[in-house]
Amino acid sequence: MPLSTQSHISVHQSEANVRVNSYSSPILRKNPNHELKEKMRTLTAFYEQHKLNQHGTRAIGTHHPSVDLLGRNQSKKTSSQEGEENQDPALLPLPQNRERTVHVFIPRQGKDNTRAYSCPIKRPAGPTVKNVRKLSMGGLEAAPGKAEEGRIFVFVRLRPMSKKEKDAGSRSCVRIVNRKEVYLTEFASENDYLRLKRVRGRHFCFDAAFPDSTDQEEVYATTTSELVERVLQGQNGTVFCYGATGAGKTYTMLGTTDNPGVMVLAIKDLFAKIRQCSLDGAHSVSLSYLEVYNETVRDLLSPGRPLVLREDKQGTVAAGLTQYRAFSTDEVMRLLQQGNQNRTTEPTRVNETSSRSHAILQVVAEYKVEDPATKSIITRVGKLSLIDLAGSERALATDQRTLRSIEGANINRSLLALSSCINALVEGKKHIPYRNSKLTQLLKDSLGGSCNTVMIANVSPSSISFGETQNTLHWADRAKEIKTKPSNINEDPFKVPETETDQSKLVLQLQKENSELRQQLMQCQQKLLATQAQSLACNSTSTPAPSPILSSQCASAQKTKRNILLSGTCFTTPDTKRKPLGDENPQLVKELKKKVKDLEAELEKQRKEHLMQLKQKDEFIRGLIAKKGINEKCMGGGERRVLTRASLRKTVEEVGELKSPVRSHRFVSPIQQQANKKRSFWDIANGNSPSILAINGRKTRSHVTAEVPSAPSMLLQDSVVSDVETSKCC
Ligand SMILES: Nc1ncnc2c1ncn2[C@@H]1O[C@H](COP(=O)(O)OP(=O)(O)OP(=O)(O)O)[C@@H](O)[C@H]1O
Repeated sequence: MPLSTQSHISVHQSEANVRVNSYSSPILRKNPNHELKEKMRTLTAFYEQHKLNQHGTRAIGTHHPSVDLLGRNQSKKTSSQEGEENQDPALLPLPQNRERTVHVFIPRQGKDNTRAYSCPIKRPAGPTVKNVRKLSMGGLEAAPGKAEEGRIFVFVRLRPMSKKEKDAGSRSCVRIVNRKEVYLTEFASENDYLRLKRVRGRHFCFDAAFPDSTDQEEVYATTTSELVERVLQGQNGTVFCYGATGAGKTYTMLGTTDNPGVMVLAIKDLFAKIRQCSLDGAHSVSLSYLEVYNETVRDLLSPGRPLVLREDKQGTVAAGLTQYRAFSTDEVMRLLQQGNQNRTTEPTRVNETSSRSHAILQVVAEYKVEDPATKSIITRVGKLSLIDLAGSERALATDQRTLRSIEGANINRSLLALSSCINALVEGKKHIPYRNSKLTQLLKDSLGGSCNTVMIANVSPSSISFGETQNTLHWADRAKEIKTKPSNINEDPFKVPETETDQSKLVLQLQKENSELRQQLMQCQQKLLATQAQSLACNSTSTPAPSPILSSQCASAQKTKRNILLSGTCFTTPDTKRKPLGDENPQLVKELKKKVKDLEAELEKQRKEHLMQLKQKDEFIRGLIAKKGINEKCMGGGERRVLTRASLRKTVEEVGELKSPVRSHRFVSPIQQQANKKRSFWDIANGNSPSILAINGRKTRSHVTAEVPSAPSMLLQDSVVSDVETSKCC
């Protein structure tokens, strides 16, 4: 029911009129301020008259209350008397247990057509609550039992003027008429002669507005009792207080021991009602209490580390938040008290006990009930969120000290994020910037989800706080236009069949479902194992070969990891977070690098030795060829012979046998020695190469090197190349 009830009043005086009146009375001539005030009163009365003529069908409210505030009705009336005088017929006592619908005609700005809004009014059940009007949460035109698009219900509560404000000479700038309409007047400073001619005011209309005399029970009964009933029907509900610092949010939500607030009254009511509703008293009430302080979420019932917000099917949840099961109202009260002690409050210049955080109390009610239509047992689950927001404030209004200003900045940031979300929701934007702050993340469900939401805007009457009050009323007015999704009923429609055959069928079906789910779970676990094994393998290949000392450590670590993986309970094991080995042991890395270098040097040495060996072989072959004229023999045969190692060996053997004293004890060919002995790398490295072995114990390296010809190597010859290649391959 978005009502465009906002009107802007700005009256400019007629200069001619002022002149005529200002000099008519000698008293006025003495006091120019008084004279101006008189003029303003006349003009305001004129304006009101004009407005009445324009709208014609105005049913309620006969004049702009700012006129009264300026002193036209000087009679000293208490606010309660005012309330009664301006009382809406809807608020008149009703006969017990009767419901009445009152049609209220509210003119729409700039439009001739008037529209009747029917508002069902119930007489409150409780004896303590008097003169209370209840609103239907499902939208005023919602048909019973039919889920319809809802909206946020917005209420305004005015607190009494504090002694401090009175002492400071502040005047009341807010006036509530008919428990619905709020008139806000801006007073120009008496010394501000330029603006003295102007009277400015704004008019708002809300679902209900509470004057400063309203007691806690009435506020609860009007704003939240219906919501508790909705929660017991299996829906979700949220109540949040919004307003400037010191406007009375905490008083409304928590209250005092003598005057308990909405939180306490709602829990009492919930316990009383759930006992009546639940089948055989089978119910459970659990609660959690958290605060958002400086953009961190903290558990108020078991303080510790900051909590992380996660999105799941149920909406945004704080992971690890303690849920306490409460069995009685007293227990809840105790928990609430405990939570409040942990809540961050600090004195500021405006409020002695200013809440520096947003506090969220969530109560989940679950109970079993028999469905009257089907006679089956159903479980209903409803969630009620009660939120006391931190106050919006000006930096100067609080403190300039660092911590306070940081807190203030964070509070303002989250409230700004809240207003951005309200704006986006009202404008029907696709993207709602919930993620801009923790508060809006937590309120996501309440603002844009399927939830029954109530906003209580708290305002101060003081003219000193005019800016803050105007701001609060502006956002409250905007919030009225937010459309919420139809509320889901969180009902477990599980029905137990009556006949035995049906029951066994159901058991079979459930067993099948169960095994399918188990299979799915196994597959998921296998996939997870495979991925983790892959990542493990990658890690192990990227790390250098472990030292024997470390290998045992790694083995044990891997074993642990495997155990964790097999258990399938942990996705991020401590091992996955472990640093690479190098980070842990830089000494080991150094050692390993040195080893690698040494090995590379060794390899290079070996390569050189092999090259030398090849050269020696070349030399030897060359010598043989020269001596025995193998070349002529090969070429002279008319066919190109391919020399193989075997053929060469044979030739060498033949040569040795025939011509050279190879077999004699005087001289042993180094090549034969080499052939007989399988040389190791170390033989070469230590200078045990046959090529450098001295005959009769003398070193002949100089001899060998001196004999190395400068001519192209024999390996370049076709016949020898293949041989060498074969030997290389070998
Ligand atoms: N309706 C009321 N009747 C009587 N006293 C009230 C009422 N509302 C507020 N107060 C008093 O006004 C003072 C400030 O109220 P409260 O602490 O609730 O403000 P607040 O909006 O929660 O401020 P903050 O945002 O700084 O926490 C308190 O001393 C409180 O007792």
